[in-house]
Amino acid sequence: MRDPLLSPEELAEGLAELDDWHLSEDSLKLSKRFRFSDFRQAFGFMTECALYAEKLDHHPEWSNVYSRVDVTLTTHDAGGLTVRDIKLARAMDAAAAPRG
Ligand SMILES: C[C@H](O)[C@H](O)[C@H]1CNC2=NC(N)=NC(=O)C2=N1
Repeated sequence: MRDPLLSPEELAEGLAELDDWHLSEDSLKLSKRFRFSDFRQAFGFMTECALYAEKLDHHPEWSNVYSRVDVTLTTHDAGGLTVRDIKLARAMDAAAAPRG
């Protein structure tokens, strides 16, 4: 395992840095629904996130319907949330910001 699971305190700190991500009841996953003006914006966002995910070697579970992208983050190798999920969530917030 590359990264340890976040402690409840670390998780709370990480969540405070993020914009509107939701913690699952079991605290093992983060999720967010991103909405864009159209499919082009949504797919541009996904492309930017995919390149970042490859760099980080950490990949989202996601689905897209037209202008909406539903994202769930967890670290499969660790069986829960790690610093990689917070990093990826932060990058996804930044990638969404200029697109609205
Ligand atoms: C071999 C490879 O580095 C691993 O399988 C990586 C790839 N991307 C990953 N993404 C996510 N979300 N969780 C992982 O544990 C993970 N592991």
